[in-house]
Amino acid sequence: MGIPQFTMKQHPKKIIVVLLSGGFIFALGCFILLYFAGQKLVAQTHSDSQYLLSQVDDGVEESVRVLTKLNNLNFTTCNEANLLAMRRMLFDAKFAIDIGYFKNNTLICTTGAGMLENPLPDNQPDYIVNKNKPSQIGIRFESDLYLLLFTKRPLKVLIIRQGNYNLILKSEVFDPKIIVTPNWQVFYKESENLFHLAGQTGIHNNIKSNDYLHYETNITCSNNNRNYCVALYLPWDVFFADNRQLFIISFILICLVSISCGLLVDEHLTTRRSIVSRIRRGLKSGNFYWVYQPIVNLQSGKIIGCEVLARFKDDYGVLTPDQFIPILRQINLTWSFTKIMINTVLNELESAEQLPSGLKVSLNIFPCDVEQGNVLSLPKIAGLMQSKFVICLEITEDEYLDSTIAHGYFKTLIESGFRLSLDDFGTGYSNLKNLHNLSFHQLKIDRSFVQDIATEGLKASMIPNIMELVHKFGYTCVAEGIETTEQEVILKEAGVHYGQGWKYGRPMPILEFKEYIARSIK
Ligand SMILES: Nc1nc2c(ncn2[C@@H]2O[C@@H]3COP(=O)(O)O[C@H]4[C@@H](O)[C@H](n5cnc6c(=O)[nH]c(N)nc65)O[C@@H]4COP(=O)(O)O[C@H]3[C@H]2O)c(=O)[nH]1
Repeated sequence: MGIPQFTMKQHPKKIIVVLLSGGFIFALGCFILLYFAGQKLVAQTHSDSQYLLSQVDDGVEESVRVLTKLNNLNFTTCNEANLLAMRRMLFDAKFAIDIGYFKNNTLICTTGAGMLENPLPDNQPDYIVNKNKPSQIGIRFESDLYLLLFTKRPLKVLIIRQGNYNLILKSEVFDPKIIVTPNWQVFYKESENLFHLAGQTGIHNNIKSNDYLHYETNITCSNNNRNYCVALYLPWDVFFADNRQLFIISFILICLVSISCGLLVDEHLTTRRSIVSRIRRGLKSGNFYWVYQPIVNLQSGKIIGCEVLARFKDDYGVLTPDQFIPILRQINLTWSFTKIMINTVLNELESAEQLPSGLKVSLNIFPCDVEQGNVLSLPKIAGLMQSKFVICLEITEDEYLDSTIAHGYFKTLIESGFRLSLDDFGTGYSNLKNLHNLSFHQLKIDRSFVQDIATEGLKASMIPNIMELVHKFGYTCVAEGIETTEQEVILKEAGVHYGQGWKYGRPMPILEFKEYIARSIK
């Protein structure tokens, strides 16, 4: 038998849970992406500033080396030998573009222009001089120096002076194309004073006045000479543009992971809510409970017993026996279910002292548990054997019942004091064979026969024949599903002993059933 298709009302919380979990993963993914992007941005600014500082260090180191060497040659004037020495040094240099020679603080020759016709005085005090090492070098930024060689082209340069020589560094030499940061400034720092050397002016000040986001900026000074520093600003959008593909791929992955997570949660919730898993869980978490429907003597109208019927309710709603009974069979949990039923029902009935002894309590038993011999453990349940009630086992007609094995089991059950009732008579298999082979005490006429009475249908017309069989085999007979007085009268006339149905009471919880009994005993 297939699992019945059960269309449960869509749980409104489910869509919210799915959206929230997908949204949470998306937010988490974006947060992680932003975190790592931020880390990468910080690392990029750091590596850019380290690169710039290494350039600055190399430039300063080259300048000191060149100027020291030239000064050590001790030329006292600019002659061919001095110019040759200067040009050789320039040839070897990486950063320097021109070297000049001073006599009495007046520039008299340069590598580019040779001997000057009009010597130029230089203002030594303009240079920034490291107070701790005054003899070393002085340095100065010229925003638009017209080099004597290229008078029409002003250059942004650094002029570095030591002794009788100066050296010109084009500030663009620090501007390598391999760094990502477009906005950087190299400066010389002495106490609180900053002297711009290269790059964009004002970057340092903007950073200090918090014009930029913290992780977009970096200020670092050289390890070799703490006075030379770099300030740089790498804006988000530039960084993003540089890593666009990486970001887009990461973002798509985050979206995919979020959607997958939402789908997984959806799948998980659907499975949780599927009937099978609800039933499995329900057995463990006590979502099954049992109700009691009165059975009355049709002649006297007195209650003689009850049928115990299972109910199911969990957070997702109610399942009817028509839904859970076939599934319990399908997943082979019938016996576990029956054991829980017996435990629960015994506890409930034992706590109800006012119930009269001898009350017939009908318990539904699965035919497959008969076939598998599980019912043989019933006589070992002390609560059942010592009960003050008459325990009647209702077994639905089924193909399993038609077997010699079942016959043996039934014999044992009867010898142990159980009453046996053939349930739903008229709806199952090989009715007459079962009646003949298996020793039942009672026969229960299915409610479809009773409901047929109003329309005088074929089934209703068969009731007298059923009663003939009942009398022949010496059974008692219960008719189930009695709703009207008309049905009751006809069944009574047909000789049916007992009746069960809404006319006498719907299946009810134990407390209600106790009150029902108390009322009917009065
Ligand atoms: N229309 C109508 N219906 C009435 C009337 N009086 C009683 N009924 C319903 O008829 C069914 C009688 O139970 P059943 O024939 O043993 O048939 C039961 C029984 O075969 C099975 N079942 C229920 N509980 C258990 C259980 O604990 N164990 C086992 N093995 N089967 C159970 O599920 C079947 C259906 O149970 P329920 O849905 O509870 O349906 C019950 C009951 O609620 C009435 O006047 N009119």
